[in-house]
Amino acid sequence: MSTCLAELKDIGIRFGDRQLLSNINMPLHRGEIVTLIGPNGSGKSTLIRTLLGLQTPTSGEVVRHSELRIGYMPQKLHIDPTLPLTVKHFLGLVRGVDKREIRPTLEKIGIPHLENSQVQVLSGGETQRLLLARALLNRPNLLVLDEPVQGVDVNGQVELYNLIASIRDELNCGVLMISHDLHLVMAQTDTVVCINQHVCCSGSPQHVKGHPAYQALFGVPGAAESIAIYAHSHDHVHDDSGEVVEEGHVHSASCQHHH
Ligand SMILES: Nc1ncnc2c1ncn2[C@@H]1O[C@H](COP(=O)(O)OP(=O)(O)OP(=O)(O)O)[C@@H](O)[C@H]1O
Repeated sequence: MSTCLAELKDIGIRFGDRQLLSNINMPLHRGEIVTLIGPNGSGKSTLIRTLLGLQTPTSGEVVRHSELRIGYMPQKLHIDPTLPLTVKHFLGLVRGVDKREIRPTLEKIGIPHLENSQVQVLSGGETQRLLLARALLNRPNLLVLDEPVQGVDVNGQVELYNLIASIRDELNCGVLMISHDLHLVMAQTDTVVCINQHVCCSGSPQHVKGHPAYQALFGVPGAAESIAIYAHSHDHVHDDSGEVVEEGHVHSASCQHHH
């Protein structure tokens, strides 16, 4: 069994009268990519903040391995747009950073040519790579990524997920990330944890995709395609089973009569 880097144990979080999260159990291992999925406002970021020690849980505890080193990638980069700041200087601001690591890290992330660019002019995808580079600078063994593909187009999202998986392979680090699209991230995820107040279901992406609790929250896979069939311009109609029949000959499944 690979090293357990950190574990959320029976975490509960209450804000005033509102119980946001209950009984969350989540171990994070070296070499494993865990994707957290859940509706808006379900507490994904709050759970990540709890792991980082920025949010105190109302109940339960976070157990951390003595050698745990977290590299954190926040949802967004907040920088004063009037402040001149190059990529190199931005990364140099990381506390305790060895500046010789900056260039190789940019190379690993695929943006060495942006070293002297202003951070404010970077595209969505470049900004996400910069944040990923920053998370990697202190040689983490656990990467925590809050919506790493935000603001990136679909092809760019696939590339970023592939990059995250190759970083995991190279460093054998653990990865915890939030995603809004299980299908895009499926190939690169070992374990999915679906939360909505509590852990609704968890396991392999295939298992979670087929789980009724996941489907109740995110819809049944393929439903969108079947809606598309009914949205096209009709010169025919469908019976209850979806078969095409001539117009005027539609009967419900319970219809008993014959022609
Ligand atoms: N310190 C706080 N005090 C009160 N309520 C809070 C606090 N922090 C978060 N919340 C509330 O908890 C809920 C969960 O927020 P959180 O950002 O964790 O959700 P999320 O699952 O990450 O959402 P999204 O998918 O929209 O990013 C929100 O309704 C938020 O307003």
